[in-house]
Amino acid sequence: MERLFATEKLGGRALYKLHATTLFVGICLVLCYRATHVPAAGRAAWLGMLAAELWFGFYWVITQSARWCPSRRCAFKDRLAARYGERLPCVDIFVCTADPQSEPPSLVMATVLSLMAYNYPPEKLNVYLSDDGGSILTFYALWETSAFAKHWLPFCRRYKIEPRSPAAYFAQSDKPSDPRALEEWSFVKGLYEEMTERIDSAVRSGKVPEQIRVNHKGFSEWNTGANSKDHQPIVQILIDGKDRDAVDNEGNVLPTLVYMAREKRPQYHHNFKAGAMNALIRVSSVISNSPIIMNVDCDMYSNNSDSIREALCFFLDEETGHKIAFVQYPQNYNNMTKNNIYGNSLNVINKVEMGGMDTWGGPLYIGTGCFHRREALCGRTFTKDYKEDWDRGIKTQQGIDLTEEKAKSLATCTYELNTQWGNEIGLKYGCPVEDVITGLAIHCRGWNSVYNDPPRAAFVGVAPTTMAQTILQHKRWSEGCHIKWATPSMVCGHPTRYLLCTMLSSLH
Ligand SMILES: O=c1ccn([C@@H]2O[C@H](COP(=O)(O)OP(=O)(O)O[C@H]3O[C@H](CO)[C@@H](O)[C@H](O)[C@H]3O)[C@@H](O)[C@H]2O)c(=O)[nH]1
Ligand SMILES: [Mn+2]
Repeated sequence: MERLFATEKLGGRALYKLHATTLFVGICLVLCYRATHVPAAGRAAWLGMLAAELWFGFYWVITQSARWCPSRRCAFKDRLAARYGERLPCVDIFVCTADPQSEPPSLVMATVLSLMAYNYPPEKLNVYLSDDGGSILTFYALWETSAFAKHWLPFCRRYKIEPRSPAAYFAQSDKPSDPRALEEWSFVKGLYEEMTERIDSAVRSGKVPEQIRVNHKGFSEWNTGANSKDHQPIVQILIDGKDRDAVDNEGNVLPTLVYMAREKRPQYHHNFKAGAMNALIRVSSVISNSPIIMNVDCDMYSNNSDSIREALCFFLDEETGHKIAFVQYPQNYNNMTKNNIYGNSLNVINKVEMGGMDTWGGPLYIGTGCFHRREALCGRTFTKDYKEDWDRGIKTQQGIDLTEEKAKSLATCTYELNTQWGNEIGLKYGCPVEDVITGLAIHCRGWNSVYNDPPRAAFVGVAPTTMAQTILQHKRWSEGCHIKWATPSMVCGHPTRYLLCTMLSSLH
Protein backbone atom coordinates (compact mmCIF):
# COMPACT_ATOMS: atom_id res chain seq x y z
CA MET A 1 0.00 0.00 0.00
CA GLU A 2 1.22 3.48 -0.80
CA ARG A 3 2.66 5.34 2.18
CA LEU A 4 0.93 8.47 3.44
CA PHE A 5 4.22 10.27 3.91
CA ALA A 6 7.78 10.22 2.66
CA THR A 7 11.09 10.99 4.34
CA GLU A 8 13.81 12.65 2.33
CA LYS A 9 17.35 13.40 3.42
CA LEU A 10 18.42 17.05 3.34
CA GLY A 11 21.04 18.04 0.77
CA GLY A 12 24.50 19.34 1.66
CA ARG A 13 25.25 16.54 4.10
CA ALA A 14 28.66 15.73 2.61
CA LEU A 15 29.73 19.34 3.00
CA TYR A 16 28.52 19.43 6.57
CA LYS A 17 30.34 16.19 7.37
CA LEU A 18 33.56 17.62 5.99
CA HIS A 19 33.07 20.74 8.10
CA ALA A 20 32.30 18.64 11.19
CA THR A 21 35.39 16.51 10.65
CA THR A 22 37.65 19.57 10.58
CA LEU A 23 35.98 20.83 13.75
CA PHE A 24 36.49 17.48 15.42
CA VAL A 25 40.16 17.50 14.52
CA GLY A 26 40.35 21.05 15.92
CA ILE A 27 38.77 19.97 19.21
CA CYS A 28 41.22 17.05 19.50
CA LEU A 29 44.18 19.36 18.82
CA VAL A 30 43.01 21.80 21.51
CA LEU A 31 42.71 18.95 24.00
CA CYS A 32 46.13 17.60 23.00
CA TYR A 33 47.64 21.02 23.51
CA ARG A 34 46.01 21.29 26.92
CA ALA A 35 47.24 17.87 27.97
CA THR A 36 50.82 18.46 26.88
CA HIS A 37 51.16 22.00 28.21
CA VAL A 38 50.55 21.74 31.94
CA PRO A 39 51.82 24.95 33.47
CA ALA A 40 53.91 24.93 36.65
CA ALA A 41 51.98 27.87 38.11
CA GLY A 42 48.27 28.67 37.66
CA ARG A 43 47.06 25.07 37.76
CA ALA A 44 43.53 26.08 38.82
CA ALA A 45 43.01 28.15 35.67
CA TRP A 46 44.42 25.32 33.55
CA LEU A 47 42.06 22.84 35.17
CA GLY A 48 39.13 25.21 34.62
CA MET A 49 40.03 25.57 30.93
CA LEU A 50 40.38 21.82 30.54
CA ALA A 51 37.03 21.17 32.18
CA ALA A 52 35.30 23.76 29.96
CA GLU A 53 36.90 22.37 26.80
CA LEU A 54 36.02 18.82 27.71
CA TRP A 55 32.41 19.79 28.42
CA PHE A 56 31.94 21.82 25.24
CA GLY A 57 33.72 19.14 23.22
CA PHE A 58 31.41 16.49 24.65
CA TYR A 59 28.38 18.70 24.00
CA TRP A 60 29.46 19.17 20.43
CA VAL A 61 29.95 15.44 19.84
CA ILE A 62 26.52 14.62 21.27
CA THR A 63 24.75 17.25 19.18
CA GLN A 64 26.30 15.82 16.02
CA SER A 65 23.92 12.90 16.32
CA ALA A 66 21.10 15.35 15.63
CA ARG A 67 22.97 17.16 12.85
CA TRP A 68 24.65 14.31 11.01
CA CYS A 69 21.74 13.18 8.93
CA PRO A 70 18.80 15.61 9.01
CA SER A 71 15.68 14.70 7.07
CA ARG A 72 12.50 16.33 5.92
CA ARG A 73 8.96 14.93 5.77
CA CYS A 74 6.47 15.19 3.03
CA ALA A 75 2.83 14.33 3.82
CA PHE A 76 0.49 13.18 1.04
CA LYS A 77 -2.88 14.72 1.83
CA ASP A 78 -4.31 13.59 -1.51
CA ARG A 79 -3.64 9.95 -0.63
CA LEU A 80 -5.21 10.49 2.79
CA ALA A 81 -8.28 11.95 1.08
CA ALA A 82 -8.45 9.10 -1.41
CA ARG A 83 -8.21 6.46 1.32
CA TYR A 84 -10.35 7.99 4.05
CA GLY A 85 -12.45 10.72 2.44
CA GLU A 86 -14.08 12.57 5.33
CA ARG A 87 -14.01 9.49 7.59
CA LEU A 88 -11.39 11.14 9.76
CA PRO A 89 -10.89 11.05 13.55
CA CYS A 90 -12.21 13.75 15.89
CA VAL A 91 -9.64 16.27 17.08
CA ASP A 92 -9.53 18.28 20.31
CA ILE A 93 -7.60 21.55 20.17
CA PHE A 94 -6.31 23.15 23.37
CA VAL A 95 -5.34 26.80 23.62
CA CYS A 96 -3.80 28.09 26.86
CA THR A 97 -3.92 31.69 27.98
CA ALA A 98 -2.94 33.08 31.35
CA ASP A 99 -3.29 36.83 31.58
CA PRO A 100 -5.57 39.25 29.69
CA GLN A 101 -3.09 42.10 30.21
CA SER A 102 0.04 40.52 28.74
CA GLU A 103 -1.86 38.29 26.27
CA PRO A 104 -4.56 40.60 24.84
CA PRO A 105 -7.86 38.68 24.44
CA SER A 106 -8.40 40.10 20.96
CA LEU A 107 -5.18 38.41 19.79
CA VAL A 108 -6.06 35.18 21.58
CA MET A 109 -9.39 35.25 19.72
CA ALA A 110 -7.65 35.61 16.37
CA THR A 111 -5.79 32.41 17.28
CA VAL A 112 -9.03 30.67 18.30
CA LEU A 113 -10.71 31.68 15.02
CA SER A 114 -7.76 30.41 12.98
CA LEU A 115 -8.16 27.03 14.68
CA MET A 116 -11.93 26.86 14.30
CA ALA A 117 -11.45 27.56 10.60
CA TYR A 118 -9.24 24.54 9.88
CA ASN A 119 -10.02 22.78 6.66
CA TYR A 120 -11.58 19.86 8.53
CA PRO A 121 -15.12 18.55 9.10
CA PRO A 122 -16.40 21.02 11.75
CA GLU A 123 -18.44 18.40 13.59
CA LYS A 124 -15.13 16.64 14.31
CA LEU A 125 -13.38 19.70 15.63
CA ASN A 126 -13.49 20.81 19.27
CA VAL A 127 -11.69 23.94 20.43
CA TYR A 128 -11.01 24.48 24.14
CA LEU A 129 -9.67 27.66 25.65
CA SER A 130 -8.06 27.36 29.07
CA ASP A 131 -7.97 30.68 30.90
CA ASP A 132 -5.56 30.62 33.81
CA GLY A 133 -6.40 34.27 34.42
CA GLY A 134 -9.98 33.20 35.22
CA SER A 135 -11.00 36.46 33.61
CA ILE A 136 -14.51 37.57 32.64
CA LEU A 137 -12.82 39.63 29.90
CA THR A 138 -11.46 36.52 28.22
CA PHE A 139 -14.81 34.79 28.59
CA TYR A 140 -16.52 37.81 27.06
CA ALA A 141 -14.03 37.80 24.17
CA LEU A 142 -14.75 34.12 23.52
CA TRP A 143 -18.48 34.75 23.60
CA GLU A 144 -18.04 37.48 20.96
CA THR A 145 -15.88 35.06 18.96
CA SER A 146 -18.56 32.38 18.98
CA ALA A 147 -20.87 34.85 17.21
CA PHE A 148 -18.28 36.18 14.76
CA ALA A 149 -17.27 32.61 13.81
CA LYS A 150 -20.65 32.25 12.09
CA HIS A 151 -19.46 34.79 9.50
CA TRP A 152 -15.76 34.01 9.53
CA LEU A 153 -15.89 30.26 8.88
CA PRO A 154 -18.05 30.38 5.73
CA PHE A 155 -15.94 33.31 4.47
CA CYS A 156 -12.74 31.28 4.90
CA ARG A 157 -14.26 28.27 3.18
CA ARG A 158 -15.73 30.16 0.24
CA TYR A 159 -12.57 32.09 -0.65
CA LYS A 160 -10.12 29.43 0.62
CA ILE A 161 -8.15 32.14 2.33
CA GLU A 162 -4.85 31.75 4.19
CA PRO A 163 -3.97 32.44 6.93
CA ARG A 164 -7.27 32.01 8.77
CA SER A 165 -6.45 34.25 11.70
CA PRO A 166 -8.53 37.35 10.86
CA ALA A 167 -5.90 39.64 12.41
CA ALA A 168 -3.11 38.20 10.26
CA TYR A 169 -5.29 37.86 7.16
CA PHE A 170 -6.57 41.45 7.09
CA ALA A 171 -3.09 42.76 7.86
CA GLN A 172 -1.62 40.88 4.88
CA SER A 173 -4.30 40.62 2.23
CA ASP A 174 -5.06 43.08 -0.50
CA LYS A 175 -8.61 44.07 -1.33
CA PRO A 176 -10.15 41.61 -3.79
CA SER A 177 -10.81 43.08 -7.24
CA ASP A 178 -14.09 41.28 -7.87
CA PRO A 179 -16.90 43.62 -6.66
CA ARG A 180 -18.97 40.88 -4.97
CA ALA A 181 -15.94 39.48 -3.19
CA LEU A 182 -14.92 42.99 -2.20
CA GLU A 183 -18.33 43.65 -0.70
CA GLU A 184 -18.15 40.54 1.44
CA TRP A 185 -14.50 41.17 2.32
CA SER A 186 -15.33 44.67 3.55
CA PHE A 187 -18.39 43.43 5.47
CA VAL A 188 -16.45 40.70 7.31
CA LYS A 189 -13.53 43.06 7.93
CA GLY A 190 -15.93 45.62 9.39
CA LEU A 191 -17.51 43.01 11.68
CA TYR A 192 -14.08 41.87 12.81
CA GLU A 193 -12.87 45.38 13.55
CA GLU A 194 -16.01 46.21 15.51
CA MET A 195 -15.69 43.05 17.55
CA THR A 196 -12.01 43.70 18.28
CA GLU A 197 -12.84 47.23 19.35
CA ARG A 198 -15.57 46.01 21.72
CA ILE A 199 -13.17 43.46 23.25
CA ASP A 200 -10.30 45.93 23.56
CA SER A 201 -12.47 48.57 25.16
CA ALA A 202 -13.81 46.03 27.70
CA VAL A 203 -10.19 45.13 28.50
CA ARG A 204 -9.24 48.80 28.84
CA SER A 205 -12.11 49.50 31.23
CA GLY A 206 -11.57 46.19 33.02
CA LYS A 207 -15.25 45.21 32.95
CA VAL A 208 -17.99 43.85 30.75
CA PRO A 209 -21.05 46.12 30.27
CA GLU A 210 -24.13 45.03 32.24
CA GLN A 211 -26.37 44.85 29.16
CA ILE A 212 -24.01 42.27 27.64
CA ARG A 213 -23.77 40.17 30.78
CA VAL A 214 -27.45 39.23 30.59
CA ASN A 215 -26.90 37.57 27.20
CA HIS A 216 -25.24 34.40 28.43
CA LYS A 217 -25.59 32.44 31.63
CA GLY A 218 -21.81 32.02 31.77
CA PHE A 219 -21.25 35.60 32.93
CA SER A 220 -22.99 34.79 36.21
CA GLU A 221 -19.92 32.74 37.22
CA TRP A 222 -18.28 36.07 38.03
CA ASN A 223 -21.15 37.36 40.17
CA THR A 224 -19.47 36.13 43.32
CA GLY A 225 -16.33 38.16 42.76
CA ALA A 226 -14.06 35.48 41.30
CA ASN A 227 -10.47 36.66 40.88
CA SER A 228 -7.56 35.08 39.04
CA LYS A 229 -6.05 33.42 42.11
CA ASP A 230 -9.19 32.34 43.93
CA HIS A 231 -12.23 31.05 42.07
CA GLN A 232 -14.45 28.02 41.49
CA PRO A 233 -14.00 25.83 38.39
CA ILE A 234 -15.72 27.32 35.35
CA VAL A 235 -16.64 25.34 32.23
CA GLN A 236 -18.92 26.88 29.61
CA ILE A 237 -19.78 25.23 26.31
CA LEU A 238 -20.30 28.27 24.08
CA ILE A 239 -20.95 26.29 20.92
CA ASP A 240 -22.15 22.73 21.13
CA GLY A 241 -21.13 21.18 17.82
CA LYS A 242 -23.56 18.30 18.40
CA ASP A 243 -26.49 20.69 18.53
CA ARG A 244 -28.12 20.72 15.07
CA ASP A 245 -29.19 24.33 15.65
CA ALA A 246 -25.65 25.57 16.25
CA VAL A 247 -24.91 26.52 12.65
CA ASP A 248 -23.09 29.28 10.81
CA ASN A 249 -24.89 31.79 8.60
CA GLU A 250 -24.85 29.30 5.71
CA GLY A 251 -26.37 26.51 7.75
CA ASN A 252 -23.20 24.47 8.27
CA VAL A 253 -22.38 22.86 11.58
CA LEU A 254 -19.89 24.74 13.79
CA PRO A 255 -16.98 23.30 15.74
CA THR A 256 -17.56 22.87 19.48
CA LEU A 257 -16.17 25.80 21.46
CA VAL A 258 -15.51 25.55 25.19
CA TYR A 259 -14.25 27.99 27.81
CA MET A 260 -12.51 26.54 30.85
CA ALA A 261 -10.97 28.19 33.91
CA ARG A 262 -9.87 25.44 36.30
CA GLU A 263 -10.40 26.04 39.98
CA LYS A 264 -7.75 28.20 41.66
CA ARG A 265 -7.24 28.45 45.42
CA PRO A 266 -4.30 30.13 47.12
CA GLN A 267 -3.49 27.03 49.19
CA TYR A 268 -3.13 24.72 46.15
CA HIS A 269 -0.26 24.85 43.68
CA HIS A 270 -1.57 25.23 40.14
CA ASN A 271 1.46 23.91 38.21
CA PHE A 272 1.27 26.55 35.48
CA LYS A 273 0.65 25.45 31.90
CA ALA A 274 1.04 21.73 32.68
CA GLY A 275 -1.76 22.02 35.26
CA ALA A 276 -3.98 23.77 32.72
CA MET A 277 -3.28 21.14 30.05
CA ASN A 278 -4.08 18.28 32.41
CA ALA A 279 -7.36 19.90 33.41
CA LEU A 280 -8.15 20.29 29.70
CA ILE A 281 -7.41 16.63 29.04
CA ARG A 282 -9.97 15.64 31.68
CA VAL A 283 -12.59 18.25 30.84
CA SER A 284 -12.42 17.35 27.15
CA SER A 285 -12.79 13.65 28.02
CA VAL A 286 -16.44 14.20 29.01
CA ILE A 287 -17.27 16.65 26.22
CA SER A 288 -15.63 15.21 23.11
CA ASN A 289 -12.91 12.70 24.09
CA SER A 290 -11.21 12.76 20.69
CA PRO A 291 -8.31 10.38 20.02
CA ILE A 292 -6.12 13.29 18.86
CA ILE A 293 -5.23 16.29 20.99
CA MET A 294 -3.50 19.33 19.53
CA ASN A 295 -2.17 22.16 21.62
CA VAL A 296 -0.98 25.68 20.90
CA ASP A 297 0.07 28.71 22.91
CA CYS A 298 -2.46 31.51 22.68
CA ASP A 299 -0.10 33.72 20.68
CA MET A 300 0.44 31.13 17.92
CA TYR A 301 -2.17 31.23 15.21
CA SER A 302 -2.68 28.54 12.62
CA ASN A 303 -1.09 29.75 9.41
CA ASN A 304 -1.95 26.69 7.34
CA SER A 305 -5.45 25.27 7.34
CA ASP A 306 -4.29 21.81 6.24
CA SER A 307 -2.09 21.07 9.26
CA ILE A 308 -4.57 18.62 10.80
CA ARG A 309 -4.81 16.59 7.62
CA GLU A 310 -1.03 16.57 7.29
CA ALA A 311 -0.59 15.40 10.88
CA LEU A 312 -3.06 12.59 10.24
CA CYS A 313 -0.93 11.36 7.33
CA PHE A 314 1.57 10.31 10.00
CA PHE A 315 -0.86 8.85 12.52
CA LEU A 316 -2.86 6.92 9.92
CA ASP A 317 0.10 5.61 7.92
CA GLU A 318 -0.31 1.84 7.80
CA GLU A 319 3.36 0.99 8.22
CA THR A 320 4.60 3.21 11.05
CA GLY A 321 1.57 5.20 12.23
CA HIS A 322 0.86 2.89 15.18
CA LYS A 323 4.23 3.78 16.76
CA ILE A 324 3.74 7.51 16.66
CA ALA A 325 2.72 9.32 19.84
CA PHE A 326 3.03 12.89 18.63
CA VAL A 327 3.59 15.00 15.51
CA GLN A 328 5.48 18.19 16.25
CA TYR A 329 5.47 21.32 14.05
CA PRO A 330 8.16 23.99 14.45
CA GLN A 331 7.71 27.29 16.25
CA ASN A 332 7.84 30.09 13.68
CA TYR A 333 7.63 33.77 14.53
CA ASN A 334 6.59 36.84 12.61
CA ASN A 335 8.19 39.50 14.81
CA MET A 336 11.89 38.89 14.36
CA THR A 337 14.13 41.67 15.56
CA LYS A 338 16.39 43.26 12.92
CA ASN A 339 19.15 40.80 11.95
CA ASN A 340 17.65 38.30 14.40
CA ILE A 341 20.10 39.50 17.07
CA TYR A 342 18.75 37.26 19.82
CA GLY A 343 18.67 34.18 17.60
CA ASN A 344 14.93 33.83 18.24
CA SER A 345 14.20 32.34 14.86
CA LEU A 346 15.62 29.04 16.20
CA ASN A 347 16.88 28.22 12.71
CA VAL A 348 19.31 25.48 13.70
CA ILE A 349 16.73 23.73 15.85
CA ASN A 350 13.87 24.17 13.37
CA LYS A 351 15.65 23.41 10.14
CA VAL A 352 18.26 20.86 11.18
CA GLU A 353 18.17 19.34 14.64
CA MET A 354 14.48 18.56 15.10
CA GLY A 355 14.46 16.77 11.76
CA GLY A 356 17.71 15.03 12.59
CA MET A 357 16.52 13.25 15.70
CA ASP A 358 14.93 10.27 13.97
CA THR A 359 17.74 7.99 15.12
CA TRP A 360 16.61 8.71 18.65
CA GLY A 361 12.94 8.12 17.97
CA GLY A 362 11.98 11.56 16.70
CA PRO A 363 11.82 15.20 17.81
CA LEU A 364 11.21 16.67 21.24
CA TYR A 365 7.77 17.85 22.30
CA ILE A 366 8.14 21.63 22.45
CA GLY A 367 4.85 22.64 24.01
CA THR A 368 3.03 24.22 21.10
CA GLY A 369 2.00 23.22 17.59
CA CYS A 370 1.92 19.55 18.55
CA PHE A 371 -0.61 16.81 17.76
CA HIS A 372 -0.76 14.07 20.40
CA ARG A 373 -2.34 10.66 20.55
CA ARG A 374 -4.55 11.06 23.62
CA GLU A 375 -3.73 7.60 24.92
CA ALA A 376 0.03 8.19 24.81
CA LEU A 377 -0.31 11.56 26.53
CA CYS A 378 -2.38 9.88 29.22
CA GLY A 379 0.38 7.43 30.09
CA ARG A 380 -0.14 4.39 27.87
CA THR A 381 2.97 2.35 27.14
CA PHE A 382 3.57 1.40 23.51
CA THR A 383 2.75 -2.20 22.66
CA LYS A 384 2.78 -3.75 19.20
CA ASP A 385 -0.71 -5.15 19.51
CA TYR A 386 -2.40 -1.91 20.60
CA LYS A 387 -4.94 -0.80 18.04
CA GLU A 388 -6.19 2.77 18.16
CA ASP A 389 -9.91 3.32 17.94
CA TRP A 390 -9.93 6.28 15.57
CA ASP A 391 -13.73 6.42 15.68
CA ARG A 392 -13.83 7.12 19.38
CA GLY A 393 -15.26 10.35 20.67
CA ILE A 394 -18.49 11.51 22.26
CA LYS A 395 -21.03 11.82 19.47
CA THR A 396 -24.18 12.79 21.38
CA GLN A 397 -24.40 15.25 24.23
CA GLN A 398 -26.20 14.32 27.43
CA GLY A 399 -27.48 17.84 27.92
CA ILE A 400 -25.18 20.81 28.25
CA ASP A 401 -25.81 21.59 31.94
CA LEU A 402 -25.13 18.05 33.02
CA THR A 403 -21.95 17.84 30.95
CA GLU A 404 -20.71 21.18 32.28
CA GLU A 405 -21.24 20.07 35.88
CA LYS A 406 -19.39 16.83 35.26
CA ALA A 407 -16.56 18.73 33.56
CA LYS A 408 -16.30 21.21 36.46
CA SER A 409 -15.84 18.36 38.92
CA LEU A 410 -12.78 17.30 36.88
CA ALA A 411 -11.23 20.78 37.02
CA THR A 412 -11.09 21.22 40.79
CA CYS A 413 -7.92 21.77 42.85
CA THR A 414 -8.41 18.56 44.79
CA TYR A 415 -9.13 16.25 41.87
CA GLU A 416 -5.48 15.33 41.33
CA LEU A 417 -4.56 14.71 44.97
CA ASN A 418 -3.18 11.20 45.41
CA THR A 419 -3.39 10.42 41.70
CA GLN A 420 -0.76 9.92 39.01
CA TRP A 421 -1.73 13.15 37.20
CA GLY A 422 1.36 15.27 36.65
CA ASN A 423 3.53 12.23 36.99
CA GLU A 424 2.55 9.15 34.96
CA ILE A 425 -0.57 10.69 33.43
CA GLY A 426 -0.69 13.87 31.36
CA LEU A 427 1.96 16.57 31.36
CA LYS A 428 4.61 16.37 34.06
CA TYR A 429 4.70 18.83 36.93
CA GLY A 430 7.53 20.60 38.66
CA CYS A 431 9.70 21.33 35.65
CA PRO A 432 9.96 24.73 33.95
CA VAL A 433 9.95 22.98 30.57
CA GLU A 434 7.11 20.55 31.21
CA ASP A 435 6.87 19.88 27.50
CA VAL A 436 10.39 18.54 26.88
CA ILE A 437 10.25 16.31 29.97
CA THR A 438 6.78 15.04 29.05
CA GLY A 439 8.00 14.22 25.54
CA LEU A 440 11.00 12.38 26.98
CA ALA A 441 8.70 10.33 29.23
CA ILE A 442 6.53 9.41 26.22
CA HIS A 443 9.64 8.22 24.35
CA CYS A 444 10.70 6.23 27.41
CA ARG A 445 7.37 4.44 27.25
CA GLY A 446 8.37 3.16 23.82
CA TRP A 447 6.65 5.58 21.46
CA ASN A 448 8.18 7.52 18.56
CA SER A 449 7.47 11.02 17.34
CA VAL A 450 7.60 12.79 13.97
CA TYR A 451 8.66 16.27 12.96
CA ASN A 452 6.83 18.02 10.14
CA ASP A 453 7.97 21.35 8.74
CA PRO A 454 5.86 22.04 5.64
CA PRO A 455 6.89 24.82 3.21
CA ARG A 456 3.95 26.95 4.38
CA ALA A 457 4.49 27.39 8.15
CA ALA A 458 1.80 25.63 10.17
CA PHE A 459 1.89 28.03 13.12
CA VAL A 460 3.16 31.55 13.53
CA GLY A 461 3.66 33.19 16.90
CA VAL A 462 5.25 36.02 18.80
CA ALA A 463 8.87 35.72 19.96
CA PRO A 464 10.50 37.72 22.77
CA THR A 465 11.76 41.02 21.40
CA THR A 466 13.90 42.40 24.20
CA MET A 467 17.12 41.21 25.77
CA ALA A 468 15.43 40.82 29.17
CA GLN A 469 12.59 38.65 27.80
CA THR A 470 15.02 36.53 25.79
CA ILE A 471 17.29 35.91 28.75
CA LEU A 472 14.36 34.99 30.97
CA GLN A 473 13.07 32.49 28.43
CA HIS A 474 16.48 30.89 27.89
CA LYS A 475 17.13 30.75 31.62
CA ARG A 476 13.89 28.82 32.05
CA TRP A 477 14.65 26.49 29.14
CA SER A 478 18.18 25.77 30.39
CA GLU A 479 17.12 25.19 33.98
CA GLY A 480 14.28 23.05 32.85
CA CYS A 481 16.25 20.22 31.40
CA HIS A 482 18.62 19.88 34.28
CA ILE A 483 19.09 16.36 35.57
CA LYS A 484 17.02 16.93 38.69
CA TRP A 485 13.79 16.96 36.71
CA ALA A 486 14.27 13.65 34.98
CA THR A 487 13.77 10.44 36.93
CA PRO A 488 16.60 7.86 36.85
CA SER A 489 14.48 5.57 34.72
CA MET A 490 14.12 8.33 32.12
CA VAL A 491 17.85 9.00 32.07
CA CYS A 492 18.74 5.31 31.84
CA GLY A 493 15.87 4.42 29.51
CA HIS A 494 17.01 6.80 26.79
CA PRO A 495 20.44 8.17 27.84
CA THR A 496 21.44 9.80 24.55
CA ARG A 497 18.00 11.25 24.09
CA TYR A 498 18.13 12.64 27.58
CA LEU A 499 21.49 14.28 26.89
CA LEU A 500 20.16 15.71 23.65
CA CYS A 501 17.10 17.13 25.43
CA THR A 502 19.36 18.75 27.97
CA MET A 503 21.72 20.16 25.45
CA LEU A 504 19.35 21.29 22.78
CA SER A 505 17.26 23.20 25.27
CA SER A 506 20.16 24.76 27.12
CA LEU A 507 22.61 26.00 24.55
CA HIS A 508 20.68 28.04 22.03
O1 LIG B 1 0.28 29.44 34.50
C1 LIG B 1 0.33 29.46 33.27
C2 LIG B 1 1.46 29.97 32.55
C3 LIG B 1 1.44 29.95 31.16
N1 LIG B 1 0.37 29.48 30.49
C4 LIG B 1 0.35 29.48 28.99
O2 LIG B 1 1.44 28.74 28.50
C5 LIG B 1 1.85 29.23 27.24
C6 LIG B 1 3.36 29.39 27.18
O3 LIG B 1 3.80 30.31 28.15
P1 LIG B 1 4.83 31.49 27.82
O4 LIG B 1 4.98 32.28 29.07
O5 LIG B 1 4.43 32.19 26.59
O6 LIG B 1 6.18 30.70 27.61
P2 LIG B 1 7.18 30.64 26.35
O7 LIG B 1 8.57 30.66 26.86
O8 LIG B 1 6.84 31.60 25.29
O9 LIG B 1 6.79 29.19 25.87
C7 LIG B 1 7.65 28.22 25.33
O10 LIG B 1 8.23 27.41 26.34
C8 LIG B 1 7.30 26.75 27.20
C9 LIG B 1 8.09 25.92 28.18
O11 LIG B 1 8.97 25.07 27.53
C10 LIG B 1 6.34 25.89 26.39
O12 LIG B 1 5.36 25.33 27.24
C11 LIG B 1 5.66 26.73 25.35
O13 LIG B 1 4.78 25.97 24.56
C12 LIG B 1 6.74 27.35 24.47
O14 LIG B 1 6.14 28.15 23.46
C13 LIG B 1 1.09 30.54 27.02
O15 LIG B 1 0.06 30.32 26.08
C14 LIG B 1 0.52 30.86 28.39
O16 LIG B 1 -0.70 31.51 28.30
C15 LIG B 1 -0.73 28.97 31.17
O17 LIG B 1 -1.72 28.54 30.58
N2 LIG B 1 -0.71 28.97 32.54
MN1 LIG C 1 5.19 32.55 24.55
